[in-house]
This record gives sequence, C-alpha cells and structure tokens, in this order.
Amino acid sequence: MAEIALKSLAHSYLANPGSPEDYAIREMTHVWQQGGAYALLGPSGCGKSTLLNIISGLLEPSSGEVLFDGQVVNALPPEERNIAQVFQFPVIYDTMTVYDNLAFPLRNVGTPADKVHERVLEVADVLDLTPQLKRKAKNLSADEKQKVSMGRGLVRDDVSAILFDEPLTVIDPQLKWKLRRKLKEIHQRFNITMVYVTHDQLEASTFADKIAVMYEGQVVQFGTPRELFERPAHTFVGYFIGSPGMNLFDVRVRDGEVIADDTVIPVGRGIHDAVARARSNNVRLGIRPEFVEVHGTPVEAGIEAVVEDVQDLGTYSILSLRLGDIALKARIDEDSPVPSKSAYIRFPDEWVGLYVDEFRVEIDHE
Ligand SMILES: Nc1ncnc2c1ncn2[C@@H]1O[C@H](COP(=O)(O)OP(=O)(O)OP(=O)(O)O)[C@@H](O)[C@H]1O
Repeated sequence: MAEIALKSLAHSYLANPGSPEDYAIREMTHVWQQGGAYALLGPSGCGKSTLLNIISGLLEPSSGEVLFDGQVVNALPPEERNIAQVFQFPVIYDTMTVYDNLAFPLRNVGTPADKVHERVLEVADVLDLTPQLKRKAKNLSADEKQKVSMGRGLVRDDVSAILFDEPLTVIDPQLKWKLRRKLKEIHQRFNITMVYVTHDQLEASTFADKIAVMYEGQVVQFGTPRELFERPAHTFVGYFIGSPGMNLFDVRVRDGEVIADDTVIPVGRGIHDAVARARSNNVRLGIRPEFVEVHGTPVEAGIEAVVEDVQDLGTYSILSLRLGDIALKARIDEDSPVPSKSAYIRFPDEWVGLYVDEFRVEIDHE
C-alpha cells in the first residue's frame, strides 16, 4: 500500500508539443494518500485514462515524476510497480475456471497455496461469485466476466494501489449500484489506496471520499463531494457537478453597483469589492439552483425575474427564470408555492461564488 505522488507531471502524445492544448496532461502536482478512496472524474477526453496509465507504468510521461512512498518509479515497468488495474472491459482467461482466474495474480507472485485458497474464497464471496467458482470463464455472462476481472484486481492485498478505469461501464444498472457499494466495503475492509476513474458524478460520489475533477488535462479541484458542490473551484466543476449545474453569469461594476446584463444584483460589500478589483473581461458570479432564494411576492433586495418554465420532478421543481438576457435555474421544494409569472429572487452572499478567468476567487464577506 502506498502514497502516490505526481510531481510536475505532464504528458503529450505529440513528438513536439507546443501550446497547452497539445498536452493530454498539463503540468500537475498531485498526491493520492495511502489508503484513500479516490475518484478521478471528468468528461471524455480530459485525460483520465492517460493519467491512470502513467501511474500504472503502461505509459511513460513526457516530463515529471511518479513517486510511490517517496520513491521515483518512472523507470519501473508495470509488473514491478505492484499496482492492480481493472479496465472497462473484462481482462480474464476464458479457458480457465473462475477460481483459477482469481488465483492467477496470487500464484504469479508465488503466494502459498493455502493463502491463495483463502483469498480466492474471500473475494468470490464479496463479489457473489462463489457459485461460479468451478465454471469456465468463457461460459459466464458479460456482468459475471467483469466481476471476475474486478476480483483479479482485488485479490492481492499487498498491492500499492488498485486503479479502476470505468470498471462498471458494461455492467447492468441494477448490479452497478450493488457493486459500487461492494467496492466501498472492500476499501474499508482492506484499506488499500483506490483510484476510480469515471465520468459519472454519482458513481464518483458514492465511491470516493475525495474526488479529483479533471478538465482539459488538469485537476481543477480535489475535494469531498460536498466541497465540490458547495464551493466549486472552477466554473467547470460548477457546471459538471449537480443537476442542473451552477448558474453562471457575467458581471461588472457600474456606478458602485454590481450589474449583470442591465440588472442590478444586490450583493454584499465583499463581493462588490472583489468584482471591482478583478482585472479581466471574464468575471462571473455563480450560484447553484439549490441556493437561489425564490419568493412569489416582492421582498427586500429581491430581483424580479420572469418564470419561463416549471419542471415538476416529484419531490422538487426546477424553475427556468429570465433576468433580461440571463437565463437561470432555481430549485424549490415540493411544499413551497410555485410562482407563476414573476418570481422575486435573492442570492444569499454565502452561496455566491466569484469566478475570474474561470477560477474561483475567495471573497472576504466581512
Ligand atoms: N494513444 C493516443 N495517441 C494519441 N492521442 C491520444 C492517445 N490516447 C489518448 N489520446 C488523446 O489524449 C487526450 C486524453 O485522452 P484520455 O483517453 O486520457 O481521456 P479520458 O478522459 O480517459 O477519456 P475517455 O473517458 O473517453 O476514455 C484525448 O484528447 C485523446 O484523444
């Protein structure tokens, strides 16, 4: 088991990279602590698989270092890194039984037979594979094959880390939920560093204690699911996490007031001063639909907005609102009255984020 550190790491698939866009991984420094359950979350093409393959040694980075417990491992081939990796599609031996497939990684490193037997039974039990142990892998369903593949990743308890690259993609939705919980259980039981790649925020939040959100080859935020929700560090995190994503709108200061389009946004002094100080043309305020305060009648410091649509989602509704040219979403609980034509909205200062050139700027609210 190990701490995995990435130091000034960068990777390009091009022979002579020039601009930042030429890099699948832009220079980053990042630490996965020993024993943590982590998710690497991001859209297709943001560099997740590239990063995993660099950690496991399948790919050599263009620059920077990979360290396991402080030791540089760049020169070590995958088999010497002591890492287990589970891929999107099953990697198993079709002609072997399930038992032998699970035993393989242990026998490969000379584990004594009694220990092999004990671990195979334990992992088979956790993954509900015990009834299949004697069957040939080729006769299994797609779900079962992937479970065997996961079992092969989990069977050794002496690995530095287990890396999962979208392991549940081919799994039936109902079983997916069950396996995610199993993985969490396994993590708690064996205390192994686990990094789980996914583009699904729900999958990331249910598995991981901390999530690294990747965007265009960079980790733009590393935090708990709650931190990502409440304080997105980058507009992409605001947009990608949550459903619907964060409201973001351009703002500037005019005549001592913060305005968006032509609407005055009543905000506290801290936000006003920070907007006034921002030296950029890309200055936005962000607030999640959950934190927009909605009233049916005028309130102090409320902004009148046009209600364009109401989507009833059972336990809550999503309002589509318009403020001049700005479209906004607000979420209201089922027991709150739903305004019909006009709504009076407020943005509580504590839930408003300021984003300058896409990154969050901390505001002193005092
Ligand atoms: N072998 C390769 N040769 C050239 N470019 C590559 C190669 N593998 C990946 N890329 C490019 O590197 C970038 C990052 O790809 P990567 O597969 O790491 O992203 P990802 O986040 O894992 O995406 P996905 O979820 O679709 O697998 C993409 O622009 C991709 O086109």
